[in-house]
Amino acid sequence: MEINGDDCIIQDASLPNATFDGESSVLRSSLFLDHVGEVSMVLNSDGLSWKLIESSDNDGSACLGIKLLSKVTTEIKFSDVYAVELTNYGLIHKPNLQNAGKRCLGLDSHDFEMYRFTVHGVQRAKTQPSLWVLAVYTFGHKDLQTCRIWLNRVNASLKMEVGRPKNLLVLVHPMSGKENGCRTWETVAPIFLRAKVKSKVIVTQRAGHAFDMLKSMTNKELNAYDGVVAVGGDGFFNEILNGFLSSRHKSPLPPAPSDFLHSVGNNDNPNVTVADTGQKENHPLLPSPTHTVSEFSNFTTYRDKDEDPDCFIPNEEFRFGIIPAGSTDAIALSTTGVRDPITSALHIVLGKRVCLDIAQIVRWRMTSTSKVEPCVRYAASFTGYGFYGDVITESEKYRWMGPKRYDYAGTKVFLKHRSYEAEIAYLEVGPVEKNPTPDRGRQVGGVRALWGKNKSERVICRVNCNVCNTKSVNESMGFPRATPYSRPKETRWRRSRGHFLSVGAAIMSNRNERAPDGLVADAHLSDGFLHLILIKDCPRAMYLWHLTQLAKKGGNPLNFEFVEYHKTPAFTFTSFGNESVWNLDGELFQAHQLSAQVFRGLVCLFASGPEV
Ligand SMILES: Nc1ncnc2c1ncn2[C@@H]1O[C@H](COP(=O)(O)OP(=O)(O)OP(=O)(O)O)[C@@H](O)[C@H]1O
Repeated sequence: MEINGDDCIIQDASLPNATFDGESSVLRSSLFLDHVGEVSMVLNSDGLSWKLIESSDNDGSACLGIKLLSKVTTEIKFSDVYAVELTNYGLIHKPNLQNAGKRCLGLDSHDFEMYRFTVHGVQRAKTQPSLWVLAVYTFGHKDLQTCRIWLNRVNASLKMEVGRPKNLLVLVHPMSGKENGCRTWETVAPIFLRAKVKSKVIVTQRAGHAFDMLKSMTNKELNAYDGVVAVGGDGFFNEILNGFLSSRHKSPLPPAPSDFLHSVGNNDNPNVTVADTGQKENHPLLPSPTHTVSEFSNFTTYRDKDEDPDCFIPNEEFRFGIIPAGSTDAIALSTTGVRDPITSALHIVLGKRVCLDIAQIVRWRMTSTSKVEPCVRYAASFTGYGFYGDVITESEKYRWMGPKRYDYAGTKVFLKHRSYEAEIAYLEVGPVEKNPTPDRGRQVGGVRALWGKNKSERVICRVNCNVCNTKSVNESMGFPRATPYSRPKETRWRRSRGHFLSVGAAIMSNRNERAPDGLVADAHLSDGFLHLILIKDCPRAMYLWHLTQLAKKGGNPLNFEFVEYHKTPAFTFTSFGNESVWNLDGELFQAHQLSAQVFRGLVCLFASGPEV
């Protein structure tokens, strides 16, 4: 037997059951598959497949004249395999159905002892394709060398799978959700071990620990990892995201609400179009001299903190991961389709990749020297004011209740039925194209304008999403993907002033257990839009109706007179009178004047989108 380098196996005449065809790289053997029987196994370029070898021994699956049919898997693709390992010499069990048959006849089964190797992979649950379950196939052979050949060949094929992480920084929030962050990590850690992914695990000691760590790490230190994994909820991921971006993301800020109001003046009708921003010279939103911002149509890059022009963060492979352990886990649900730590761990070790839009939220405050000072935050899933902020504020008082605190706080806030006076200005992209097919959508504001208040108009984000994969205007011009919106001629600002129960901007669908389709069912992970939802003051019964539509699968929560829905790349907000607070991915943020803009696909996640 000869092993060429690491992996290449040359056929050995002493191994009659392992044949290797050098040209087509096909390896064939007779092996015993645990609980199935003797199989003829083939390794080819994209995976393993096996066929049960018909023999009198393998055909014993009948009981009292009733044929017991076995419906077993007969193949697995390498893209679904995350590990292979030699298992100790031990038992290979006879087929389950055969055993059942023999038990049925009062006979004992006869299992064999032999050398074994185990292939670890992924299977989609039959009832819910987004739910990934562990698939384990143990093969046996009387000869150890045959098992080694298979092991090496499968390993060699796995090495060719691109984008799989080798080294991760794992941050665990021990108090997340029902205080089970550590237990959640212990559940999934064996998957990382088997996949030979090195994980440096840090359990956070306090709120802000992960933020400080990410912020203070140099790019060199970060580049040692293929990504950072958060074991926790949306708030914890938000902390990590902000720690990462706060010192690295260099970008012109969006316009402040005061810039906007000053330049367009007061308009009698609050809902009218107020300005056309097509021409740079006449740009009414150019920041005032008090802002330390540059022209906001510039493109953005990740620049090394130490300003090394050759070192950009993230590197091509750098991604974030989330293992859900929180109270809501909307980001995990919206990016994998389920709220399941095993599924998320498998997305990570298999090196899945999806880009996420990130909202840059800026609070503007007047300093004692009458300068307007910006305070920048980032959000990945949602930002909301009014009802959404009040629920988070109220729920913080009842943390001891665990995830149930949101229902309790939500009911209390609903009964108070408070509305807030505010003015929102949003950048309109248009003209709106109704019911477009994904391939024919217009490029507007960097992305196509696809949206619908009604179910029939929705284009849902899923694996290999057409909307998310469309190139933006910026990308077609050769700029990086993570750029702020471009300003095609058709864009203009509109505004809405009044009393609002809530002002919300969804960055992704935000599926969660209370809103199965999400807050905005057809928001996409990477469409370059903020989905702005303004809920104007209305009778409590009507608001309840809206909320019940949100809570219903297939509901129509946006189709109400008092609901305004705008897809926009940027908006500004000013409150008057009584103030609420903003909710940023579940974290509190106090702001009376605020601006937001979206960066399309700014960060990448180890996920592939929901298989819905
Ligand atoms: N060790 C720690 N002790 C206390 N708080 C922490 C710790 N580590 C992180 N935090 C903070 O706890 C807050 C909530 O975390 P997380 O989002 O994981 O839980 P959650 O609120 O239960 O879940 P969700 O956001 O999904 O509703 C975050 O702001 C996070 O920064």
